[in-house]
Amino acid sequence: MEQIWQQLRLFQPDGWPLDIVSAGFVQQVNLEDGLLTISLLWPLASNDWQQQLQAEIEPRLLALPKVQRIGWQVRQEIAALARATAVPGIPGIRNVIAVASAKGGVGKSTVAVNLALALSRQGARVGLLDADIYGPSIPTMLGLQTARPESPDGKHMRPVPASGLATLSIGYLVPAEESVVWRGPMASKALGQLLHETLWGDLDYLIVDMPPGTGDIQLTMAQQIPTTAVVMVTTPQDVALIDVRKGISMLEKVNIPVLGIVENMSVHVCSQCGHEEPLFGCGGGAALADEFNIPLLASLPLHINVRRSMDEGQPVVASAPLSDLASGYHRLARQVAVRLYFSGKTIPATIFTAPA
Ligand SMILES: Nc1ncnc2c1ncn2[C@@H]1O[C@H](COP(=O)(O)OP(=O)(O)OP(=O)(O)O)[C@@H](O)[C@H]1O
Repeated sequence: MEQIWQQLRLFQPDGWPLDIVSAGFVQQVNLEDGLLTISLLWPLASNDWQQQLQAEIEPRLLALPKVQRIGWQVRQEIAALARATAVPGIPGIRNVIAVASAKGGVGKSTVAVNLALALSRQGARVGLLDADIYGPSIPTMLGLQTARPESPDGKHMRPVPASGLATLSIGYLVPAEESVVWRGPMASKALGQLLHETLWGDLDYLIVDMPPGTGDIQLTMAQQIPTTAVVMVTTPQDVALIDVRKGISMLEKVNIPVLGIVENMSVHVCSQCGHEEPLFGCGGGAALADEFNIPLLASLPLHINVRRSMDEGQPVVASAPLSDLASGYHRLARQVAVRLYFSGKTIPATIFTAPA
């Protein structure tokens, strides 16, 4: 038996602080008549790792004496993690990940949409809330410009389904010209309604696309959301990084933890020849991550197909899930899932019950 545990302990993918046994994911191991049964409980979005584990470890286990066959018993039950702030949680929602940026136009919504889709492909139940009240772009990015959420009781909204996600955006409810002139209290009220008057159901992760910037409105809104952690998106330019520093300090002051940084548009990849050029400079995200001791979760390239796919309402993770461009978002989703799980304390999950 010890040899079996030894082999399992070798599994510690990139970004994991512990191996799979020390992390407590292996619940039971049993060897009987040549059949080795391994029971696993995954508390984080893990489809890729399940495959990787089997591909890497199975041949080694089969090489051990007396092991003839392997039976995997796998359960994925994503843990709810403690929130850093005292804002009460939303029934049924286990983890809220806010995607923020200190500046507009750095690709925050693009990252939010593709991150949500990538987490869903890892087997998680995922929602996407467009809280970018002043520039809701998620309906366009999902090809849902004419969608309207239904209301079963005249009080609550049902999220609009899109490629397996439960989505909601102010853009489904009011024309863009209207919300863009809202003052802070209006924007906060609208966010409160989107969060609390929606029948989200049971979700493992709710991704919230925040309005860009580090002003009072953004801060009030960030404090209003029962955030588990924030993912900060930036481009590698110095001017963008100066603002990100402000954003991180602002969130730290109100005790909202920054899970990591995503450097978007890090290199330009030519769609004709594949040549790579760092249009906005390079290494900025990594330097910032070092400075604040926060992980750099991903560096995503600037590529015309990302822009095109978003304009067409066909995000790459949904329309070309096996492409190189999508693989960057899959890597990001794995890093978000693992760092979130290992950075927090597990709390009991609440179950969603529909209002009477
Ligand atoms: N990696 C990328 N490669 C190419 N184009 C990109 C990339 N990321 C984002 N874009 C494009 O850049 C534009 C801005 O992106 P997006 O709307 O996601 O940014 P944002 O930070 O959410 O903006 P806002 O401040 O308006 O909310 C969009 O046209 C989008 O398609």
